[in-house]
Amino acid sequence: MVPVSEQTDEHGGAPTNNQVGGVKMAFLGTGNMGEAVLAGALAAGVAPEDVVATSRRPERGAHLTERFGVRATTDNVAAVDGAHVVVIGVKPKDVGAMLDRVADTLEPGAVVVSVAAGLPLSFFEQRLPAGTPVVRAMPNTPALVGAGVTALVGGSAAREDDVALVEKVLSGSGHVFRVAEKDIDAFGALAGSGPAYVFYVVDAMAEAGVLLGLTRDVARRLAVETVLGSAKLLDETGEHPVLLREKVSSPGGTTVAALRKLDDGGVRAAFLDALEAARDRSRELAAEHG
Ligand SMILES: NC(=O)C1=CN([C@@H]2O[C@H](COP(=O)(O)OP(=O)(O)OC[C@H]3O[C@@H](n4cnc5c(N)ncnc54)[C@H](O)[C@@H]3O)[C@@H](O)[C@H]2O)C=CC1
Ligand SMILES: O=C(O)[C@@H]1CCC=N1
Repeated sequence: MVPVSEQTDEHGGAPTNNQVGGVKMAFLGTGNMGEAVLAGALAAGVAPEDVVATSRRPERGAHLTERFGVRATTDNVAAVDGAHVVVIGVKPKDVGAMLDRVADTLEPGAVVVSVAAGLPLSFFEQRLPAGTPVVRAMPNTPALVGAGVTALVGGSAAREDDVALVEKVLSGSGHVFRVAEKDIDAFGALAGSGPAYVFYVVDAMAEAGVLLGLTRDVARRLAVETVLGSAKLLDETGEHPVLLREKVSSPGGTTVAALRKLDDGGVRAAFLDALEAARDRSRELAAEHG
C-alpha cells in the first residue's frame, strides 16, 4: 500500500487527517447504489485514479470507467489490494461470500464500509480479521447528484478517525448523519427507500395529469417541478409541512377537495404501514443472511 506518507499513522490504514486526497478506495459490487456513492466520493475529492470499482460484467466496468475515469475490474481480491476504504456494494444475500473472498487480502487498518440493508456491524466483524474497522452506512440514490442523505455508524474497532474519514468521503454525496445502530433500519425505511416513494408519487401525479388531458411530457415535467419547488420551499422557509399545506388549501377550494380524496384513500396510513414494512424487511434480511 502506498498511502500519502505524512497523512498515514502507525496503524497502516487510511490517511488520518480526514483529508480525502490520497485515499485509495475499492468499490466491490458497483451497481445502482455503489455508483452513486462512488460519484459522491469523487465529488468529495477522492481522485479517480485512486478508485477501483468491481462488477460482475465487464460492460458495467466499462461504463464506470467511461463515466468517472476510475479503474474497473471483475477481480474483487485484486481490487482491495492497497485500498484504504473498501465499500461493499453487493446485495445483502451476496455480502457474506464477498467478505469471505476478500478478508485475507484486506490491508491492515483498511476501513470496510457496508451499505447493505439490514446486515448489522456484527455480521461484518464476525467475518473479517479481528480489529478490522467497519462502518455501516445507509445512503440513498440522490447521492448520484450530490443530494443524498446517508446515515452511518462505526463498529467496535472503528476509531473516530476511521468514521470521520468515511463521513468526509460520503459528504460528497450530500448530507451525512451519524446515528445509533438501532436507528439505522428506520433511517433506511425513510431515507434509504424514500426516493422510491417520491418517484411513485411523481409517477402517480403525472398519470393523473394525463387523465385530465395533459400530454405525458408536460404532466411529468409539472410533477417533477412541483416536487422540486415544494422541497425547496420546505427547506428554505423551515416551515412545518402542515402550515405550508394549509397555505395551499383555500377554504372551500380545490385543494381541500383533493386532499379529502387522499384521506379517503388512506394515503397517510399507507405511509405508516409502508415504513414499518421496510423496517421489518431490513430485520428479515439480517435474519435470512446473518
Ligand atoms: N438501491 C438503493 O437505493 C439502495 C441500496 N442499498 C444497498 O446497496 C446494496 C446494493 O444495492 P443496489 O445497488 O440497489 O443493487 P445492484 O444490483 O444495482 O448492485 C449490486 C451490484 O453488485 C454486483 N455484484 C454482485 N456480485 C458481485 C461480485 N461477486 N463481484 C462484483 N460485483 C458483484 C452486481 O452485478 C451489481 O452490479 C444492497 O446491499 C442494498 O441493500 C442501500 C441503500 C439504498
Ligand atoms: O430496497 C432495498 O432493499 C434497498 C435498501 C434501501 C433502498 N434500497
